Amino acid sequence: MDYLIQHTPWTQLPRCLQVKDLAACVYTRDGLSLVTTLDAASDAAAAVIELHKLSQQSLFYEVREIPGKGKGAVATRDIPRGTSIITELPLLLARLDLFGNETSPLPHQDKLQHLLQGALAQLSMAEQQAVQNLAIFQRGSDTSFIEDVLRTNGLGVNVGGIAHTGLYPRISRLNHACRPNTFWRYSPRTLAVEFVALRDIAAGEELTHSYIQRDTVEVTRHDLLTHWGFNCTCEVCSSRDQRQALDDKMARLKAIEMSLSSEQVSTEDDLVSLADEMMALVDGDDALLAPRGAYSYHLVVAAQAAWTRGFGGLAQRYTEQALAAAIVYGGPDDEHVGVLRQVLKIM
Ligand SMILES: C[S@@+](CC[C@H](N)C(=O)[O-])C[C@H]1O[C@@H](n2cnc3c(N)ncnc32)[C@H](O)[C@@H]1O
Repeated sequence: MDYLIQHTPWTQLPRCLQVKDLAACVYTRDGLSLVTTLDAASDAAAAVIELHKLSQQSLFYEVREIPGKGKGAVATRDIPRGTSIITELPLLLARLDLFGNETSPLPHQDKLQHLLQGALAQLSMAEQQAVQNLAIFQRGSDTSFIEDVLRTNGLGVNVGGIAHTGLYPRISRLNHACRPNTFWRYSPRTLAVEFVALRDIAAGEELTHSYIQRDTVEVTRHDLLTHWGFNCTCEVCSSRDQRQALDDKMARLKAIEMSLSSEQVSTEDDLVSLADEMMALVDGDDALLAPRGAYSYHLVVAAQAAWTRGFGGLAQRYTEQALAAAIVYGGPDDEHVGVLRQVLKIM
């Protein structure tokens, strides 16, 4: 054990099982358990070695009972737009492709449960208690408590470039809204998730984020019900007019993206006018249209359209704007930030 502590970042012997074609192990150290493969664990190790106490109670909100939603986070003071509300490190990370999908559990479900339960058991009693207290939407008899907790509360993050689900217990208290007032960004370097105010928030308002990445209102409602177990009652889901208006905007956005990648647009003026319309569509407060990252993504779409038509100056301007947006919405460690910096260098 001494050798392990001196020569690896892990304080417990990794315990491994073959799941599908992957050798998946439980790696644990100082308040973090990972269920993953060696490549992702090696990448996380760098972050784990640097683990500093980033996770602290936020001074900006308190957790309260919210009628019809279980617990939720309520602002205790006015929070200006752009304020960093809370930064938290994960307690548990698990590689996503080890999981089955919601309708067809895996044949090796028992192995996954064994690994997840091992990962939980290797945390301290206080940490295990924090996990036990989280909300849980029970799916059925095939999944264990810890898998259901992960599915109800996990955030999608990349470890070593591989998709994982991460459990961040404090942040887990934020409920969903279709027009949320916060967004989150993730650092693959520190594994931390940071929540930021998307607009000015008044004391007493509930803090929310969007659980869904851009999709139609019907798909969103279906996913919220089947994955998180609740009926979406926000104004977009409830009002037929708002639903229709949002779906129309979504359809227009897709049509603009198609036009920008087709031969139809040939002059610089036409391209700028379409790109302006596209950016106005994703600049509203509808999270279904503009989840985090959407601003940067759409500016890249505009930049690519300009570049392929030989409008170099315009392409550079959109790429610079895309980089600025990627830093705001993804954070400085976001993978797209590095890519966009490289693109600008060779432009
Ligand atoms: C990540 S947790 C959010 C915090 C949770 N309310 C709690 O008590 O810890 C997700 C669960 O919260 C509830 N929830 C989240 N957003 C909701 C909403 N807009 N309306 C109703 N319930 C919601 C659902 O039960 C969902 O499965």
